Amino acid sequence: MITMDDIVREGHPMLRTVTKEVPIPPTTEDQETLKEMLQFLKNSQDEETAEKYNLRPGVGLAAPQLGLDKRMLAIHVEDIKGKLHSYALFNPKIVSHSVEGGYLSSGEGCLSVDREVPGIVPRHARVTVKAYDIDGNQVKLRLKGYPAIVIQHEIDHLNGVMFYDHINEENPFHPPENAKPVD
Ligand SMILES: Cc1nc(NNC(=O)[C@H](CC2CCCC2)CN(O)CO)c(F)c(N2CCN3CCOC[C@@H]3C2)n1
Ligand code: NI
Repeated sequence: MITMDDIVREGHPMLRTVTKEVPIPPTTEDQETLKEMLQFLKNSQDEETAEKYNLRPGVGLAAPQLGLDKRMLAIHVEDIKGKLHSYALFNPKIVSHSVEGGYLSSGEGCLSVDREVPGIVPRHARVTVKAYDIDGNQVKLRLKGYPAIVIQHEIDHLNGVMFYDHINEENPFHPPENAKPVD
């Protein structure tokens, strides 16, 4: 199982790498890894398991955080209506997005960053993502709110971008013009 020991931290070169697409149809090995990434998120959100294995809670995870140069990610998060968004994706790509911006009012953190970095992280309010699912089928996801923010944070990792790269240095808490909090 994946634990915190498997997650690379700031300074590891993979966190600043534009990662490679994985072959489709996916190899059994890549399918296995992606399943383990989703399982980590579920474990991290289960109080008992998280306590037992000392897992920091997570709603998203990207393969470079495991030191893998692969465009793979998993998200497991409820939206504001309580709908569960649980996806394990290969080669995700944002194909369109809203002009309107969105952000988490409490800012963001990262399992690869062992410190608080305060500030608003401006993102798109809505995104349309094309990707391949665990079986190698093409999927198209239209996300808004919480899940939209999470998947943007994960796709950033596939491009070597960290959440704090987006924070306004002069005024970290200055919400961008056309953006509103998603939570
Ligand atoms: C927002 C949030 N971020 C948590 N952690 N950070 C992460 O997931 C990082 C990715 C997120 C940071 C901001 C956007 C994406 C991991 N990252 O670095 C991957 O690249 C949480 F854990 C969390 N929740 C709310 C839902 N709750 C349900 C019950 O279980 C606990 C869980 C806690 N919400
Ligand atoms: Ni992260």
